[in-house]
Amino acid sequence: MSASTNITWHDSEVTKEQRQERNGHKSVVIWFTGLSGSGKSTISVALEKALFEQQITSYRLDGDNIRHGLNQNLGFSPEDRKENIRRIGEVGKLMVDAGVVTMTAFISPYEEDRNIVRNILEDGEFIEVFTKCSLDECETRDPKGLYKKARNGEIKEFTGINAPYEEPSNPEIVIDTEHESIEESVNKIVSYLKEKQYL
Ligand SMILES: Nc1ncnc2c1ncn2[C@@H]1O[C@H](COP(=O)(O)OS(=O)(=O)O)[C@@H](OP(=O)(O)O)[C@H]1O
Ligand SMILES: Nc1ncnc2c1ncn2[C@@H]1O[C@H](COP(=O)(O)OP(=O)(O)O)[C@@H](O)[C@H]1O
Repeated sequence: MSASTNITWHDSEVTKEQRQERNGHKSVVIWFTGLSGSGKSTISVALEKALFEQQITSYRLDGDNIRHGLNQNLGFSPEDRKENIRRIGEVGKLMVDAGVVTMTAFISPYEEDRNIVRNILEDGEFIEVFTKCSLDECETRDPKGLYKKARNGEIKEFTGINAPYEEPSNPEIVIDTEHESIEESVNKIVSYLKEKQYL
C-alpha cells in the first residue's frame, strides 16, 4: 500500500495568487547550490537582509540549520542527500504556496536531485543560483575547518574531496564568489528578480 492511499487533498479557499497579490510580489525558491565554503550561506544571509529591507516577505532555509532539526536523521550518503533535498524541495513548495520568497542554501551536489525540485515547482518558481568557487579557494577559506578534517580522513564522503559535486548545466544565475564581492553577487540576484518581475 502506498503512503498516499486513503489520503485526500483538501483545497484552501485562499490561493497562492491572492497571497502574492497581498504581498505585492511573487513567491519563488531561490536555490543556491555549490561547494562547502563557496558562499551559499554568506550570500543568502545578505540577500535575505536586502529583501527584508525592501519589505519583501522572505525566508531562508540553510543546510547546517535544517540538519539540526527537520533533517537531523540524515547523513551524507547519496541516498540521504537525495532525501535531504527532496524534503527541502517540498518545504520550498509550501513556502511558495504561502507567498514567500524562499532562499535555500544546500550543497545539493546532484543535478538529478536539484531537477526533481525544479520539476515539483511551477515554471519560473525555481531559480537556480550556482555559487561558483574553485575547490582550491573553498579549501583555502575552509571557514569551518571541514576540508582539513576531510583531508585528514576524519570526514568520509566530503563533497569535493571524496564525494562528487555536479555543476549545474543551465542555472538561471551564476555568482562567482571568487571574483565578485558579496554586494555584487547580491545585486546580481536582486536585479534578476526585478528584471523578471518577481518583485
Ligand atoms: N560529508 C560532508 N559533505 C559535505 N558537507 C558536510 C559533510 N559533513 C558535514 N558537512 C556540513 O554539512 C553542510 C552541508 O549540508 P547540506 O545539507 O547542504 O548537504 S547536501 O545538500 O545534502 O549535500 C556543510 O555546510 P556548508 O559548508 O554550508 O555547505 C558542512 O558544514
Ligand atoms: N565574495 C564572497 N562571497 C561569499 N563569501 C565570501 C566571499 N569572499 C569571501 N567569502 C568568505 O567565504 C566563506 C563562505 O562560507 P559560507 O558562506 O559558509 O559558504 P557555504 O554556505 O557555501 O558553505 C565565508 O567565510 C565568507 O566570509
